Amino acid sequence: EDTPITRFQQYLRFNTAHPNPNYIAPISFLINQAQSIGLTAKTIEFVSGKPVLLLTWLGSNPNLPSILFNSHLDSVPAESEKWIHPPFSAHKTIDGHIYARGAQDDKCIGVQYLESIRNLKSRGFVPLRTIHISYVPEEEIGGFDGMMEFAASSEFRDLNLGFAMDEGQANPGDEFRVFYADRIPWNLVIKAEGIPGHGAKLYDNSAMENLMKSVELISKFRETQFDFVKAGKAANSEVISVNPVYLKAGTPSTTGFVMNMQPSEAEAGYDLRLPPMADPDVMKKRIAEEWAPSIRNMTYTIVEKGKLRDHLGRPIMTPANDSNPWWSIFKQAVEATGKLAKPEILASTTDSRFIRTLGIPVFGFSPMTNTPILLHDHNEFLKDTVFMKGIEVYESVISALSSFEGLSDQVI
Ligand code: MET
Ligand SMILES: [Zn+2]
Ligand SMILES: [Zn+2]
Repeated sequence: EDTPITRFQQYLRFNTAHPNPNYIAPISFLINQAQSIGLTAKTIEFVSGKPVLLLTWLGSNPNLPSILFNSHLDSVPAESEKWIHPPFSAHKTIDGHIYARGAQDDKCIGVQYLESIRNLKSRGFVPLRTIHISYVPEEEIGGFDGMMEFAASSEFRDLNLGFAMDEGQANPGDEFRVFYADRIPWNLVIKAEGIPGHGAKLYDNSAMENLMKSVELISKFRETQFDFVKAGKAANSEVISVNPVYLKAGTPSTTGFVMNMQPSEAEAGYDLRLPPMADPDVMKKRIAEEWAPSIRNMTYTIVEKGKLRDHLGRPIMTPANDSNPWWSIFKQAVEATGKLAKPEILASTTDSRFIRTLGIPVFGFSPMTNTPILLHDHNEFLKDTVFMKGIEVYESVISALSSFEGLSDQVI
């Protein structure tokens, strides 16, 4: 059997999970698919072993700025034994749930782009603008060897993009969600040093005590942010999130840890996400003065995994209103097939930040309604009917965007 669903399952069966994603096999699968529908394919290795695949459907007026549909090849790891079906089996249940790591994030859109083009071509549709589809590596570990390199390349500049689309997120409700900005991740590591001592001794200024004070302060801050969300004053993606992701301390022994020593060093790692309008300097001041103050023998490092502001100091976001003609076209195209939710900031982070930074408008969109949000979770799945509906949505979106003639007084 060779159907859109079986092709989706085939793509899901490649083990593209970090830390050793297989990029070769899915790329050769995608190239085969592309050739079967008459798209040209080009593989570019900006970083050795980390290929970018670019597919192209030439428009009837290739001088107009083109449009790009992006997705990433890689996936986050999966704890196999905690899944009800193996994460790279793409098992389909009787009621149509297809289980796989990547089913929602984001192999669905990677295949839907192709299936919708297959259908448009079979109906004789001819795009006015050139359409590109990119498949990039390394998104889940920051995109630095993937989209960041691609976006900085002459190959990317030569695409002459007017507009791009990238992944979004599922909705348990019945509206399609669309995202006009991403939150930006900071990796924060705080370290405490202190006086070591006997496990039985009560004293001030141990590393653990110094670290725990900070952990409590950070939890309080997290709570105040979360309270805004719980009170309905802000969306999850509009506040600053800070979540502990690791703790490291103790004196190792052959059986685990030495229990009667208080260690001289302790550290904690946090995933922080800042919405584009957040003030980075205020955050840095809080970290330096409250969360990792030198007066409590603490140090810290912040790794910023993206920019909050453009070169003019404005928060990086794509206008999702009538001032942006791409918005109007996108909105109408989606609404021809279903309901569109109010545009949102994405709580997580995608490669679209590298494209927005160049001043190119990007919307995040993964057409999944009535679907629980399972990205990075166990038992990630997508229902066959939802997947098929997504193809129909992209037919509408791709045909509308690629037919946009532009405004007479502007080159868009
Ligand atoms: C750290 S860059 C983004 C990686 C991934 N998409 C996330 O949101 O966590
Ligand atoms: Zn993703
Ligand atoms: Zn992800």
